[in-house]
Order: sequence, then C-alpha cells, then structure tokens
Amino acid sequence: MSANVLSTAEITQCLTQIPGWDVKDGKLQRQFQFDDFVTAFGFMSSMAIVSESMGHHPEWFNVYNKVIVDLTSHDAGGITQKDFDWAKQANKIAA
Ligand SMILES: C[C@H](O)[C@H](O)[C@H]1CNC2=NC(N)=NC(=O)C2=N1
Repeated sequence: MSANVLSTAEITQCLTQIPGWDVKDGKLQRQFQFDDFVTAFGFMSSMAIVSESMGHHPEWFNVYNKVIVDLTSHDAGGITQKDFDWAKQANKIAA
C-alpha cells in the first residue's frame, strides 16, 4: 500500500523539521558534504541499511565527498511522509 502524497502546505511545514533539504523538480533534495570519500561512502552504507529496513530507497549521486540525494515516492506519485522519514534519518546519520 502506498502512502499519501503530501500537499504543498504539508511539505512546507515538514521542510522546517529537516535543515538542508528543499524541493527541487518535485523531489526532496539535499546535498551532503563530508570530510572525504570514505566518510561519504560510510553515510551511504548506513543509509542503505536504513533504506532496506524502511523499504524506501533514494536516488543519489556521489562524487568524492559529496552526496546529492533526491527523494520521491514513485508508487504514490509524489513526496510522502516516507520521504521525510528517510530525510530525518539521513540528517541524524550525517550529523
Ligand atoms: C516494493 C517496494 O517496496 C517498492 O518498490 C518501494 C521500494 N523503494 C522505494 N523507494 C522510493 N523512494 N520510492 C518508492 O516508491 C519505493 N518503492
């Protein structure tokens, strides 16, 4: 069962809870910058495990110490609470 797509007002409200994230091209996006490649890859490894347990997976791009993450819920056709739950976990792990 897919979660509900959030309204623009709900998204604006939820964005206040996750520093660094914004909506770009209809997806929740953040660019993370780490000290080096190993730290960036460690973040991706941790979030890979979180993603598996949530059944929710990112679109992401890594080059050296940067990880750009785009989140959307394909099954629901937009941004859902699941995307925000993933983003919150990512902020915790990157902190
Ligand atoms: C069956 C499985 O749960 C679905 O394909 C999940 C997997 N991970 C997913 N991840 C994301 N980001 N969006 C989805 O709609 C999605 N669907």
